[in-house]
Amino acid sequence: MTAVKTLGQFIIEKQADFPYAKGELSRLLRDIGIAAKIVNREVNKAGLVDILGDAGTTNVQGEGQKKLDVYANEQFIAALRSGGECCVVASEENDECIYIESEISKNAKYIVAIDPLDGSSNIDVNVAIGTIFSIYRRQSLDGKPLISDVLQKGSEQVAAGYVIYGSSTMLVYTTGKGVNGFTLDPSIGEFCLSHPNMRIPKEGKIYSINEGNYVHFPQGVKDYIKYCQEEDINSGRPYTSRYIGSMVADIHRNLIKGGIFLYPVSSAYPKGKLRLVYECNPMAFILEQAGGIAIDGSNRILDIVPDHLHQRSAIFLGSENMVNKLMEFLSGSNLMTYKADSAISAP
Ligand SMILES: O=P(O)(O)OC[C@H]1O[C@](O)(COP(=O)(O)O)[C@@H](O)[C@@H]1O
Repeated sequence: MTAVKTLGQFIIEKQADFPYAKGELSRLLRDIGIAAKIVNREVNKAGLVDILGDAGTTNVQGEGQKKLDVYANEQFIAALRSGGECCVVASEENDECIYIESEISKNAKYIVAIDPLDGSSNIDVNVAIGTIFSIYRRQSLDGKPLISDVLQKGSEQVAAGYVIYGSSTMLVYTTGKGVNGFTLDPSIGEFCLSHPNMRIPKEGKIYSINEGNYVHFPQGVKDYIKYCQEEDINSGRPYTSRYIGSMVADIHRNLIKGGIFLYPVSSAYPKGKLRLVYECNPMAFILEQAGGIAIDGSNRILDIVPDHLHQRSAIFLGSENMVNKLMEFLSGSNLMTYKADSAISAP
């Protein structure tokens, strides 16, 4: 009988990987884990309590906020405020950054960017939704943190993760030393290590894209979708189309089974729909750490320097061979290829 390893135990154990660590990041990850459990409790009973439906407010993106969006946002911000390790929260649900100037947080050195509830179109219909978080170390030395502390490029992340509220609730995260997944055991109220050292298969048979926008996609994306749908026994095509409409759920499935997730630019979203700072960057860091690739069509997502908090980006991420095949269609020739865990290399 192997003993379960809880998230708390694992975090403390892994602290040894960072010789100079004083436990601040560990405590911050603990705080996020606690808030995730509280949100999970409301998600699980969403149909029973008055937490479904619209909150009657809109966020900075002009999107209608769901009650659960607002609730999750409040829970994560409260946990980050009371934990004392976070000095700035950048949330999808708040126009501006939240600077935490309380006594216990005055020396806090971490910035948290968060999408408190991802997949809001699925909240009211009991389909898997998630939370996405990204952690940076502040660069400015003292005084009030600067916006430049928040707008760091994704490769500067010290940790990133997501929570998926699905048939079971899982927390998956990386601190730059691989990816590990923990399943919430409601009977003991603990996230328990269930998916150690997650790796995305180099090859996959699943493509995830909202084909309802097909007519608005760039030609290279249309050609790649056609390639996925063509019959070819050797490469196992046609591939399977799977699209939940919750980024966390679509990418979690592909991380386990192999696959590619695509959200390109389109006429509705000329710069892409998904937000660079608290959706694309954390998911790209996790995928790269699991052996996958994440690009915006011409750049490595983690190399993009954000210029504003709610900046949008196109994103294509998943199994190495599938993203490289997509690149052939996007660049129209085999100019560039990507090797997982390495920078762009000209052949
Ligand atoms: O409905 P669409 O246009 O396919 O968009 C779905 C995408 O938008 C999102 O719902 C955006 O996230 P939010 O719900 O946090 O706004 C992603 O989770 C998902 O991948």
